[in-house]
Amino acid sequence: MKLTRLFAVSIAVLALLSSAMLGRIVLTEWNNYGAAADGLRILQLVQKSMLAAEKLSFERGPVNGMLGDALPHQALRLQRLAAARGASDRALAELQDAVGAGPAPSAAALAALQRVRQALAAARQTVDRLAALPQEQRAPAELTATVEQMFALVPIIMETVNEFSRSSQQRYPQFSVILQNARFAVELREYAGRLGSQLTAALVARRPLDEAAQRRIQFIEGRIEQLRELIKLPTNNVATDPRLLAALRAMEQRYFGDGLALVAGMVEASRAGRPYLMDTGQFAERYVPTMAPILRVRDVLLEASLEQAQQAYHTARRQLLLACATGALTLLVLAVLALIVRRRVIRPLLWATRALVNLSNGDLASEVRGTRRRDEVGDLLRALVALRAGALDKRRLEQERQQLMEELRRSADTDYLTGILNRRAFTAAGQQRMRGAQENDLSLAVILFDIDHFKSVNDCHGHDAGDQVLIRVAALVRHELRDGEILARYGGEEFVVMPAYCDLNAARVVAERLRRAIEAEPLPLVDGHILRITASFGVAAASGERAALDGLFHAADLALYRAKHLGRNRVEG
Ligand SMILES: Nc1nc2c(ncn2[C@@H]2O[C@H](COP(=O)(O)OP(=O)(O)OP(=O)(O)O)[C@@H](O)[C@H]2O)c(=O)[nH]1
Repeated sequence: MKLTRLFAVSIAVLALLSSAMLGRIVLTEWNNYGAAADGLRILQLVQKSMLAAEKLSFERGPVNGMLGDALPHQALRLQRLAAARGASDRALAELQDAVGAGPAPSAAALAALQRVRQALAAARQTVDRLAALPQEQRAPAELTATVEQMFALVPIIMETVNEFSRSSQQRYPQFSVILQNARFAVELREYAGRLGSQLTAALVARRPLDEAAQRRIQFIEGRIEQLRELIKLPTNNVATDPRLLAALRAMEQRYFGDGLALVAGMVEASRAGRPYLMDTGQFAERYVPTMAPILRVRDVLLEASLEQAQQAYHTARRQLLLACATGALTLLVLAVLALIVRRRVIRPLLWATRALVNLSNGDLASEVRGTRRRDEVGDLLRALVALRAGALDKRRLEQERQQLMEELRRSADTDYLTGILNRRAFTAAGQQRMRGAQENDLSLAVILFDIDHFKSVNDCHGHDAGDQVLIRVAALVRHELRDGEILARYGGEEFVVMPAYCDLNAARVVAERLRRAIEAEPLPLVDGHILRITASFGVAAASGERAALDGLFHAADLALYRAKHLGRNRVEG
């Protein structure tokens, strides 16, 4: 697998694993956050349910007042009743809204609310009907039934309290004791209210308590004592909360001290047959305030659990934000690291690889990139630059050597003055041709020619002028020759031509052509003189296996000698 692909796959796998892990963490935190938010909301529902239960209990007070006593205070009592009913309705409406606002309203709680509203409406109708009657027409049995109707409301609303407490305890098991104690406080307040209500009928009738009422009072007092003991049990970390300790002390003092003492005094008066010395309203005015610390205990317990739930909610929210931020940061760091590694390692390595491959292929044209880096990869790239420079130097030196050798070879084969082949090169070429002629049974000819009276050129015009003449004659003859005809300087003012494979006659024709060309060419000298020169030609040809170059030269030389002897400027052979 290629490095870039391996890197991309590794990064993708790493990103996938990290995302999965982070996603799981975020999901867990999200669930914790959801549970904490739900738990808090349910705890608020518990609180609202308990408040509704309290308001329904409170409503019994003005009802007792309305139904119990003489008319002079009627207007005030109507006012109190209306206020109590308003408070109950508001508490129930708030509870209903809160239950309905949640994501999944509890069907049981909604049903209980519905029933409590119906029962409340029915109870209020009865109360209103009885209140409209003159006091003497209010049958005691009906009064008791009405009070019972009012009592029956609280157990129904307590169903919602229990329902929400259960849900809350599922989410926050640590609150179960606190919520239980809060419920005990609500129950205690309810029984305390009932205890007061048990005296209402006797107070209205200004009669001693009947036996049934006394039994009920005893039963309720027993239940109240039980609840008192239950509430005192340790309530986890709120047990040391100074607010709770103060509320418990106030409850002990006010209700279990003053409140129960007032009831005991009434019961005692009833037993002794003494007058009660107060009507229901006066009794309520003294008794009801003693129950307030019970609700304070409930409120402190609820406050403590709400505080803890809020703390748990804030912690869960913080953890969720932290998990999200950490997740995002981790992915960001991963992406940045991947970019850095790609930029600083993978890409330069690819450059280095490409540069190495180019070097090994002899391609030195491409520059090596990224050499300004100050790290190990930079060292590697710089080393490659040095390698490339070395290779370039080597290549340049090799080229120079080749050029030099070429020049040497050329100069070894070339006559320094005329630029045509020298005798050595001509001999080599001639031998090669001779082999060709022998192998193919062809005829090979040699033309030797020598400038006539050349000495006098030197003598009359100087050696340099002689050189010029040699150069011009060589150029002229080269110009006259055709493909395959070789020209060389044989020595001094003597030249040799080897035509392509041909016999003696054809060679003589070539020689004649050259002789005429030389004869016809005026040669202007530097000093302004124009020379006319001629040359003598000796031609020889040979063929067959036994032909030899030396012999051919020798024969041509003899023919040249003859041409000189016979008067120059002629072709012999
Ligand atoms: N300028 C110049 N002269 C050369 C060179 N090589 C040989 N010579 C001269 O060529 C002349 C040859 O003279 P000779 O051999 O007497 O022949 P010639 O004067 O040409 O007379 P013939 O060949 O008999 O017609 C000599 O004076 C050499 O010094 C050269 O490279 N440059």
